[in-house]
Parts: sequence; structure tokens; C-alpha cells
Amino acid sequence: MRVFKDLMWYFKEQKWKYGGGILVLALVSFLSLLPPYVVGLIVDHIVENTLTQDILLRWMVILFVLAVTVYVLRYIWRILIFGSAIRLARLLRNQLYDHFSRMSASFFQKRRTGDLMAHATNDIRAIEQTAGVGVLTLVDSLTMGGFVIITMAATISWELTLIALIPMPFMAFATSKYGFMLHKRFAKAQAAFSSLNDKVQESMSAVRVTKTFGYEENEVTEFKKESDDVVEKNIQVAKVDALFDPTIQIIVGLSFFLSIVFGARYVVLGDLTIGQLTAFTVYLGLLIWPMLAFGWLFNIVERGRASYDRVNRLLQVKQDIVDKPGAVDTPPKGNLDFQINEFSYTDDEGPALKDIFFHLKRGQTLGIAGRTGSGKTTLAKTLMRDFEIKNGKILLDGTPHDEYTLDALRASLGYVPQDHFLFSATIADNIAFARPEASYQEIIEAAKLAAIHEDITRFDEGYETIVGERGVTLSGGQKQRISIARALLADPEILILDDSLSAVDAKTEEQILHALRDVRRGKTTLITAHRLSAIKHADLILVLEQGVIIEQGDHAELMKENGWYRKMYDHQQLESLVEKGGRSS
Ligand SMILES: Nc1ncnc2c1ncn2[C@@H]1O[C@H](COP(=O)(O)OP(=O)(O)OP(=O)(O)O)[C@@H](O)[C@H]1O
Repeated sequence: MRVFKDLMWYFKEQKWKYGGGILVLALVSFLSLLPPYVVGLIVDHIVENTLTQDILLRWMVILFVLAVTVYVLRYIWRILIFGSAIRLARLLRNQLYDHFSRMSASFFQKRRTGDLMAHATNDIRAIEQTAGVGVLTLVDSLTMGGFVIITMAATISWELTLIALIPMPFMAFATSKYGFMLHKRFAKAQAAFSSLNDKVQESMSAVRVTKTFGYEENEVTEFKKESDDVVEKNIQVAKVDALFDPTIQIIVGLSFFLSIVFGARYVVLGDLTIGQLTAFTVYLGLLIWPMLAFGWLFNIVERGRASYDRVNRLLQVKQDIVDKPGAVDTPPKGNLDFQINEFSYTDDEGPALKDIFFHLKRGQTLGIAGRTGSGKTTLAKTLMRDFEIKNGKILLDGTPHDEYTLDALRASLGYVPQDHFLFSATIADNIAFARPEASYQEIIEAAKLAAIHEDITRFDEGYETIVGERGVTLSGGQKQRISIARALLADPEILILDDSLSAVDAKTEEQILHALRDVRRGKTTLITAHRLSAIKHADLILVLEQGVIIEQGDHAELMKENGWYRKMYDHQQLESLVEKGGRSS
């Protein structure tokens, strides 16, 4: 029951709603005692032959009014208690979401998205259940159970009550035990189902590769195996589920059996009237639910506590990248000074960057080249403070970039990542993402600069075309250009294009670069690229190799050096000549 204590802050916050709900719930339990009493009374009237139309009518009217009252009261407590539980779920969900959105890249690197989603859905649902159904079962089993037992003992016979109650604890025990088993088996079935889902998703996206390599049969066998596993685990669930009803019926039946056998004896002996015995069995019927509820309570509370602990642990993970006290909140201009001695992603890995020292004046363009895995993206990410640099610093306008508030820093930076992300929204909304207040004209202007305007006008719905799963499928190059348009519309002080032109053809690349030179005048731009034509015009070009700068200078200087850059540039020129030759022949 510790979870109720843990949730006390919320119960206190909502004390009127919970207090009111519990009071109404107790009142409903109390009022439920009347019908069995009336049944007993009427039976006695029948036995004694004293039942008149008047008496019958009076009780029928009373029972009708009671039924309507209980109906209304039940509605009220549901709104009060379940409504509060739903609001608690909303509160926790928002807290979690807020927390996630503040966390840095390393937080997400350590956790699987699926797990975080599970916390935001399953765990919060379990807590909601505790604050709703959990409170209901606790209050109901105590009030209803208590009232009924007291009434049976006080108004009919305490001895018969004790006898009838003998099997009841077994019912609470069975409910709790089966519930626990059911939960464990259900979790396994769910896990198997998730794994099957992952498998389907993976197979569907890899179907072309699978076919190319003639791997279909293995895939089908694998799928069958997973599918059989799901069936097996669900049968295990069904087996426990199937035990529930018969067990409960046996226990309830036993209780009724004892009441009738011993009750009949008391009637014969004259200690009870037939009406009282009838009322007693109806009361006994009323006890079934509180006993079941009591068993369920343990499961609900158990799950709720585990979920609450998990959610709390997540909420307690400290943000590793936060504003320093007294941080500057004016967004910096684009004068960059990199002074990184060493940067590693984790303590037990070697440095991903080493001895990165260079200076870039506001308005200049930096080109970063190098093989795959040489550290180009890492360099861009350190500037964005996605990861903290322990050994070194980056100065922006002469101030270390971690002495700006994150908001100020992010206001200065625009990043177009390698893996473009478009939301399931219209193209216009996707472009205007960072500046929702932008006019249509400005959106079109940005799209023209990114050389995507003509493609967009070719769609039936133009800028209102929905992209993503629900809409049109865009090519890699189109997605890249929409992402670039998004960044250009935001017009940041420092723009980072991380291999963002890789999927566009050489002519379009040239067109975009030309536009960039124009609109980025006076602002700083960083471009990482595999195709050197994308950075040829940069004021400073860095060539990285295993996180170290192996060459630096402008295009002309690097061409003179006769190193990696020169070789790669000549090679790529030759390649494009061959390609062009191939096309024209
Ligand atoms: N989040 C991360 N955690 C740990 N190591 C990482 C992480 N991201 C990159 N690395 C490692 O850092 C090194 C540099 O990677 P980075 O992505 O910066 O290279 P890159 O030059 O941008 O490569 P590409 O041209 O393929 O994009 C690689 O060895 C990579 O495995």
C-alpha cells in the first residue's frame, strides 16, 4: 500500500474531489444495504400472511427512489475519482514529456525509444489505475465489506455470519494469486507480441534486401517461430484466466451452502425467520464484489508501485547539460574559436576529436571534409552542446559557448542533420517549423533558395501537400532540400549543414550553394561534406582523420599541399567527368 503514500501529494492536492468521491462511494455502499433488508421484510410478511398492497407499493416506491439515487451517486463518484485519476495521468505524462524534451543526446543514446514510450504509456496507465480503480477497490472493499458484515452480524446472526465468511478469505487469496500470475504471463505475452511487431517492421522495411539475397524462406521460418511463441504465451494467459471463474464459483457456492445448511437449522430452532435467512443470503451476494476487489487491490497496488518507481527514477535523472548560474542570455554572433584539446563520447572510448584549434570570423564559411567516421558530425555536435567538452572549449564571440543559456545558444544555431526529419504535416508547415509566424511569401522564398520550389508546385496540393506516412513519399534529395529551406527560413546566425547536399545532383548542389553564398552573407556557415564541390568555396576547409585535423586552408592552399584533399578532389572531378561522359554518349 506504499504507493498510496507515495501518491499522497496528489490526493492532498485533489482532496475535495477524492474526499467527495470516497464519501459518495461509502454512501452508495450504505444504501446498498437496504434492498436485502426489504426482501427479508417482504418474505416475512408473505410467510405471516400480512402482506398488503399498501406495504408492497410503499416499499416498491422506496426501492425505486433508492435505485435512482444510487444511479446518480455512482455517476458522481466515477467522475470524481476516475476523473482525478485521468488528470493525474495527464500530469505525469506532461512531466515526463517535458523532462524528455530537456534531456541531452546522451540520455537518449543510453535508452531505447521503445522503453521510453513504454514508460509514457503502460507505466502511466498502471499509475492511473492505482489512483482510480485502486482507490475504488480499497474504499469499496472496506466500506461495502464492512457495512455488509456488520449488518449481517448485528441484525441477523453473528454466528451465521462467521460461518458464511469462512470461505471468503480464500476468494481474496485466489483473486490476488491468479491476478499476479495473470499479470506475469500477460507481460510475457506482451513482450512476445512487441518482438513480433519489431520483426514485422524490420522484415517489411528490409523486404527488398531479403528478396535480393534469396533470404525469404529463412525470414518466413523466423516469423513463424515468433508467431508460435506469441500463441504459446497467450495460451498460458488463457489458462490462468480460465481458472478464475470456476474457483470463485466454488468458493461462493461453498459460502452459500454453509449459510443455507446452518441458516436452515437456526430457522428450525426458531432463532431466525425465513425472511431473515433470505435477507442473509442476499447480503452474502453483496459480499462477493468486496472480496474480489480486495484480491484485485493487491495486484493493482503492486503494479502501480513498480510503475510509479520506474517513472520517478526517470524523472529524477538529472539533466546533464544545463544553464550555468549567471549564463548569458543574449544569442551570440558567429565569431567562432574552437580550442578543443580532446573530446570523447564516453570515458572508456578513445577521443572522437583531438587538438581541434581554428578560428572563424562572423560571415565566413567553414568546410569540413574527411572519411566516414572521421569526426565531422561530432565537431558540429560539440558546437551545439549536444555533448559536454571536458577538455577544451569553444568560444563564441569570445565567451565559452557553455556560458550562454541553452536558449540563447540554440537561438543562434541552425542545424540540418544528415538524417532528415520531416513531420507528418504539410510541406509549408514543415518549412515554417522554426518560424511558425513566417508568411507564405517567406516560405516560398526559402523553398526557392533551397531549389525545391519547382518540385513542390508539381504536387497537386502544392505547399499544402502532406508529407510522411499519411502523405506523399518524397525522395531523399527532396527531403534534404525541404530541411535546408527550413533552416534558411529560420535564418540563424550560425548555420550547420551536415552532409545535407549528399542526395542532390551536382547541378542542384551548385544552385543551392550559389543561393547560400548570397543569403548567408555576413553570417557564419559550417558545411560538412563528402563531395568536396560542396565546400570548395569555403573560407576555411578542415580535413579530419580519426578526429584530428590533418590538413587545413582554403581550396587553393589545399590543392597545393598535394595531400588527401587534393587526391580526393581530383578523384571526384574525374568521377564526375566520367559520369557526364557516360550520359552524353
Ligand atoms: N553518439 C555517439 N556515441 C559514441 N560514439 C560516437 C557517437 N557518434 C559518433 N561516434 C563515433 O565517433 C566517431 C566520429 O563519428 P562522426 O559521426 O562524427 O563521423 P563523420 O565524419 O561525421 O562520419 P560520416 O561521414 O559517416 O557522417 C566514429 O568513430 C563514431 O563511431
